[in-house]
Amino acid sequence: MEQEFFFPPPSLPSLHIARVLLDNKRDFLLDYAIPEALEKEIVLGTHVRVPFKNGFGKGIVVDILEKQNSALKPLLCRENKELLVPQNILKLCKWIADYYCSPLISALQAALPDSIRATIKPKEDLLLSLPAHLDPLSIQSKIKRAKKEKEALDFLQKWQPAWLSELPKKTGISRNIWKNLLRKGLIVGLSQKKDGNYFPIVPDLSFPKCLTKEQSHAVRLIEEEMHKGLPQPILLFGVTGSGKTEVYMRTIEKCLTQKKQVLLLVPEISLTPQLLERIKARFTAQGASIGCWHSRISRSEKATLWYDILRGKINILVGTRSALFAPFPSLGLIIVDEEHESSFKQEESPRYHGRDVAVMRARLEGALIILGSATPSLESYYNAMSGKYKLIELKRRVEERKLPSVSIVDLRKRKRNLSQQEKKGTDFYLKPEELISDELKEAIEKRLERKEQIILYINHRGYSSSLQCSDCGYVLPCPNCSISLSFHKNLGILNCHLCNYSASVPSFCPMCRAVGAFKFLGSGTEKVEEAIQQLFCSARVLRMDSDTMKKKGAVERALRAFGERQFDILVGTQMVSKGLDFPHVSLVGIVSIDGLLHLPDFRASEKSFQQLLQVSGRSGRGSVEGEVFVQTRTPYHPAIQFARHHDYLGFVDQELEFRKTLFYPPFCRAILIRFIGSPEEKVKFMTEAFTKEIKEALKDSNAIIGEPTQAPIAKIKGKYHYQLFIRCQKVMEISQKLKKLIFGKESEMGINIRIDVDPQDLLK
Ligand SMILES: Nc1ncnc2c1ncn2[C@@H]1O[C@H](COP(=O)(O)OP(=O)(O)OP(=O)(O)O)[C@@H](O)[C@H]1O
Ligand SMILES: [Zn+2]
Repeated sequence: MEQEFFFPPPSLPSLHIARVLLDNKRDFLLDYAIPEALEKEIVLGTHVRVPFKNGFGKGIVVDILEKQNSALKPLLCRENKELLVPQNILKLCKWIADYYCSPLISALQAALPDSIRATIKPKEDLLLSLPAHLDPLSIQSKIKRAKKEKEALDFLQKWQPAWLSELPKKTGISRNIWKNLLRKGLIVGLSQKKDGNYFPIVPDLSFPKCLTKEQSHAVRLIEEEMHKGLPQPILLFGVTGSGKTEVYMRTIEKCLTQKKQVLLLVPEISLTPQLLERIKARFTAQGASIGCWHSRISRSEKATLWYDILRGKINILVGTRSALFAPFPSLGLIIVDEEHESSFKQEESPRYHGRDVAVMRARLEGALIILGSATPSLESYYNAMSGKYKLIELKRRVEERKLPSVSIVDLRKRKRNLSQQEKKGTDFYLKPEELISDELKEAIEKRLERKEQIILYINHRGYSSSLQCSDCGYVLPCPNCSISLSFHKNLGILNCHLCNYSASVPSFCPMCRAVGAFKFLGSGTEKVEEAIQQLFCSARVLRMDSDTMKKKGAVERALRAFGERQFDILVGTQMVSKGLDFPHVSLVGIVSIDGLLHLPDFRASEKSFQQLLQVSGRSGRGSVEGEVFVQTRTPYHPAIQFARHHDYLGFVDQELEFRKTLFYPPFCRAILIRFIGSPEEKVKFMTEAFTKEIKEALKDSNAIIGEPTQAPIAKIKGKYHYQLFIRCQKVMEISQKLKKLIFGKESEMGINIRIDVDPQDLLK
């Protein structure tokens, strides 16, 4: 990069201060005076050279303030002509720091990958494929009997193109063999930067050529909004299978023709391979370049991608929430798919909500933003009702397909004629009928006979959610957290889903010493898988949860295999509900949702309802009509009853009424303050003392401050949690006051204080 040095005479006075984030020191910001001669050149985002220790350092100007302190050293010069970070991103960081009550440095750390300032050489890799012109005979003559080489060519024929760096691990064929084939001209290698492709791109020519009436109408309305100077955010509320993706695609096309860039945010990249593949297939065929951004791409890949985006080389970026900060030169459109997903919320500082920050980014850029969902969050729906967002609806599925019929199975009515022996005993060893009701069993049988596919959902992984002594009732707890240990039968261990503590199953009850008396309470994916295999021995069952999907690319492989009908039944946690589009799935069984329904969280009902509708929505997306069975012990719960009739509006009406009466979001903003530490008495004492200070500091605001309480899960990872719940109308005002109050207090008090604005998870 071109360098430009200009050292001003040191005597000139200065008016402003530049706050600088050093390239190699990421945990603090330093202030420097801006020499008058440089006043015009130094703006937000400029890369500068500054005096540091006995020499100098380089860094980015992240804030410019009025000068107050005259003792500051002046910065030396400007480093590069190019801005490394667009100003809007720095403004966004400042907004995040203010709104989410976090230090500016944390917001910057979240936004700017540390690699963008160090000069890392982009990692090049070879993309291997078979040459189009070679005939099989000449291949034979060149490899003769080399078995490995033949194997390699066979693999490539099936999976080309593929990255050289990934092939040895994927195939067990060494790098040398691949290199040999390259030398012999039997394969070709294109030198390219990696963008996270794991599968070959097949140009998608099968996309719907005609839009439905509703889709065309939606695209037209969106286009109108796009042409406005300051477009209004759009909430695209379309039932499952209504073809929202196609609406996104057409809108993306429009945006690309205006030579602007597109950002598509998804809750989790690895869970949305279908969407990603569709985008890649559709738009690479049209000559667009597509980037993929998520937390697992390497430092050097991030650096490469950052500069490519900055220079306008990437047309479409698909990514998770941290892609929000990508440095587009001319961003025209942001799409937040599955906007209701709480995984858009970051669970460490800065605790920002990706969806809401995306709305802010769009406003700063003058870009259009579309929030899409079949089950919009109450916050977004409320914003649409109050006119803040524009509501566009897709009320019907494509091609007149019906929404699936939903039957409720009341588990309370089932006869409990288990013998004493079965209730007790270490037989893990449930009877499958305990888990799969007759109704669901029959439905599965019928669908298997017809060679249709089935998805079974349960909201817990592992075999059972706790282990209880049937003699004394003792439940084995995690030693670090106040929750029970889950049993994972495949691994033969007990595991805590909060802190990951693991232990083997004790041979006797630690409380009453009874031997062989453990009962396996609560069910998880492993138990469902086992039950299904006992009931339908010939069915091909695929289990999908974070235990089975640990390896890179595992979700892609699993979904591909299920899509190719190598399996009949897919058993999984919420992983199986995210935007999957399999036309042969005609039955969805919700084995249990009760655990989710009764969590001590004001959003429990909303989250369960969304989950029910989303999982149900995977059924009947092809030509066969779909069906859903929900097993529950609380059949009259509103979330279940409204989901049964696919009645989003009915649910929202009554839920909003409840939130309004109790003054909960979206009628207010919530702030959850957590006090974390040990021993418990100290945390409790500090919480109470600090609450008094907060009440005093906020007494002139109209915030409603609750009483300090123990958190719903009192102990997590060995630390005690207490909390204070605040509700207010104007977050900024409260945030500023809290920030002032809390700054520096933590070390004084010896505990951690965590502020969560607009909290999504009240339990952890
Ligand atoms: N106009 C159309 N004509 C025919 N098929 C269409 C049309 N639009 C979309 N489809 C098909 O309908 C299916 C469902 O579309 P899509 O996955 O976009 O639904 P969705 O609204 O995103 O659903 P969900 O919220 O459940 O993820 C896809 O297989 C898609 O190819
Ligand atoms: Zn634990």
